[in-house]
Amino acid sequence: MRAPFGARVTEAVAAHGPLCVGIDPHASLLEQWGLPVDATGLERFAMTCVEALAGEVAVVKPQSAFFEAHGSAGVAVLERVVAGFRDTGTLVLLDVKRGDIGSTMAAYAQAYLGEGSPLAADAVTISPYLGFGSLTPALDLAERTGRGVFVLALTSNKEGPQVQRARDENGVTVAQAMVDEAAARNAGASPVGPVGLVIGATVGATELDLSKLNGMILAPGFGAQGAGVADLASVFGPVRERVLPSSSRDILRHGPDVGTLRSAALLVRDSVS
Ligand SMILES: O=C(O)c1cc(=O)[nH]c(=O)n1[C@@H]1O[C@H](COP(=O)(O)O)[C@@H](O)[C@H]1O
Repeated sequence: MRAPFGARVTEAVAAHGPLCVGIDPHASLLEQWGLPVDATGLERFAMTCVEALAGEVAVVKPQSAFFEAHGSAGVAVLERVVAGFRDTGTLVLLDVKRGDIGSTMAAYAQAYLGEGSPLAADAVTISPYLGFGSLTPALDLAERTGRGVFVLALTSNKEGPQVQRARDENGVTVAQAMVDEAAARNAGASPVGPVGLVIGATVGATELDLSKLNGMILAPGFGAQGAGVADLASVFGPVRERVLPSSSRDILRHGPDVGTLRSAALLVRDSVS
């Protein structure tokens, strides 16, 4: 039985620093790496990432969409990526942003968090915008299997505030309500609970009270979307030490050479550690 996700991610960050490297095989990156834009190119790209990053960074975040775009052959590559990082000390956070009614959510949970599922990762991104309670099957299964979830709170895209910064009759933002729900699930866990949040490093003033979260925060938008080291301090302040800055394109553009790609990731890793 694996240790709880909170313990495993804390250990990985202590060993490697907090950087999360996104594995986003855009067609333009495959071309830039001199690879064909098909499932064979995808596999070469993905396995180069495994070779360059396994055991070097705390977390990697394969973006499922870029694998799904190649159909069943692409999903098979994603399975090999998940397997490639297993037992390397680098955790796999599968970026799928799933969210659905509870009964369907239970099936998504089984796919990404269930014991023995080919796509089961260490953690997964999920969307609470069908209501936080709809995520319960995923939260329950993650807890049972020692895995984690990262719930979207304030995303890095410019359209997010329409939903996420909307306020209820008491003036509480939707994002804060998600923070509070996550905090309730994590209460009492040590060193942190299994429910993380996603808050873009680009969002500026969050206006969130994160003091009771007791969980990790994934901060995408680092690198290609413009956020830098200074933003980590200004956006996250006192909870900075719980933040996993996440960068994809800005690191991946250094491939296809394994050594060069690894060095680029380590440079960013050291800049945020
Ligand atoms: O959940 C995410 O990872 C995510 C949330 C968010 O608010 N913004 C965001 O960009 N992401 C993901 O983070 C990655 C960003 O990639 P780069 O902009 O290339 O670093 C993409 O895979 C996005 O889907």
